[in-house]
Amino acid sequence: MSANLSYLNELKQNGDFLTLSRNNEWHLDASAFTLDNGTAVTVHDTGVIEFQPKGITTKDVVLSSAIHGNETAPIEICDELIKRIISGDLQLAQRALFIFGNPQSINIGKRFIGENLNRLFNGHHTVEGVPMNNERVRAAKLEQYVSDFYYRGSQVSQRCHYDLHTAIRGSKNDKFAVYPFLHGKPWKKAQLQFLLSCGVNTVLMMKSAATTFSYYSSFVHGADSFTVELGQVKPFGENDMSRFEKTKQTLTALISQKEVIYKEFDASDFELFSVHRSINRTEHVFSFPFSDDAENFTGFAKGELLATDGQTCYYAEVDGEAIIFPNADVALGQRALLTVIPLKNTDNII
Ligand SMILES: O=C(O)CCC(=O)N[C@@H](CCC(=O)O)C(=O)O
Ligand SMILES: [Zn+2]
Repeated sequence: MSANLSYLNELKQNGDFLTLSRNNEWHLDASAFTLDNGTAVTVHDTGVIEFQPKGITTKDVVLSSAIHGNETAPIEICDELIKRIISGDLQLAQRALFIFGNPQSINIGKRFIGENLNRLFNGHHTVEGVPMNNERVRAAKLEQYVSDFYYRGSQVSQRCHYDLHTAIRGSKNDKFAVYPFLHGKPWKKAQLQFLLSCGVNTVLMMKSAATTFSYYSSFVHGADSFTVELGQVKPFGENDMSRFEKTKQTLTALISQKEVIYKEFDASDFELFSVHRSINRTEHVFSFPFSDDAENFTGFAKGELLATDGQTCYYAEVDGEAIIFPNADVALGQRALLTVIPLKNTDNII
């Protein structure tokens, strides 16, 4: 029996694509089958599964998780959705591509194996003189799967990509999203309404290009794309899944309904921030003056110390400059801290 058939029967029975992916950390032979309700299922690779319902669709939805392997809540959400689709319990109305980014890092419960996958997109996986590794190869393949998925869709379909994460630290605003830099294009109310329905009322507007998965699909494919942070990192079994009910319901509606009506846009429902700056670690000696339990969105008074990178001290430039994703352990040259300030000009939201 071919490798394909040996896993297909079990997958059809139990819908457990997560375990299948974890058991095949970097590669799984492609295969396809059709559900009784007519939905075509294509396994492209380990962690990459596509669902194409019968009939006309209007949205091409990419839902990724485990770009960082220890961020388990989004993995559990996607695992449940995939199982419900394969069992026939959830009938899709839209094309959907699910991605578990880094199955081996799920298995060891770590953010990554050799290199942070979310710093390798938008071509950064392949750099002359830099040796390839598993994450670099995987980033290149994931870009290709997303490209193929969008190109095979109708050219008038709406493309979206929600890259689901959890933050290392606790956050004053428990759930928040990063809106990738749009190069001057307007931010969309409809997307903010969708996020609010997911339980995400806080959005950070990036103002420069990035190497993240969400920036890649936004920039290269014109997708409505976000990194979505769903609370704090926890090991499997320790997530309070009731905190993700709104997210699950909203994602379910997104892929199973022809059209979803969200609450009317009201700016006062949101806390919108502009990314003020990104501070990279450039020296071995790098530290923060605050403790490991200082939460994301903690604000600092103008002049207070934010970070020390070798001989360079970074001080808050404006009152209320708030810290996001502080991480002194990043590789040299990588982002160790983002800071944000409230977004003042909301004219560019249509
Ligand atoms: O909590 C942290 O320090 C990191 C959580 C995380 O993985 N965040 C993403 C954000 C990506 C983006 O900026 O869009 C990351 O750092 O890759
Ligand atoms: Zn993450």
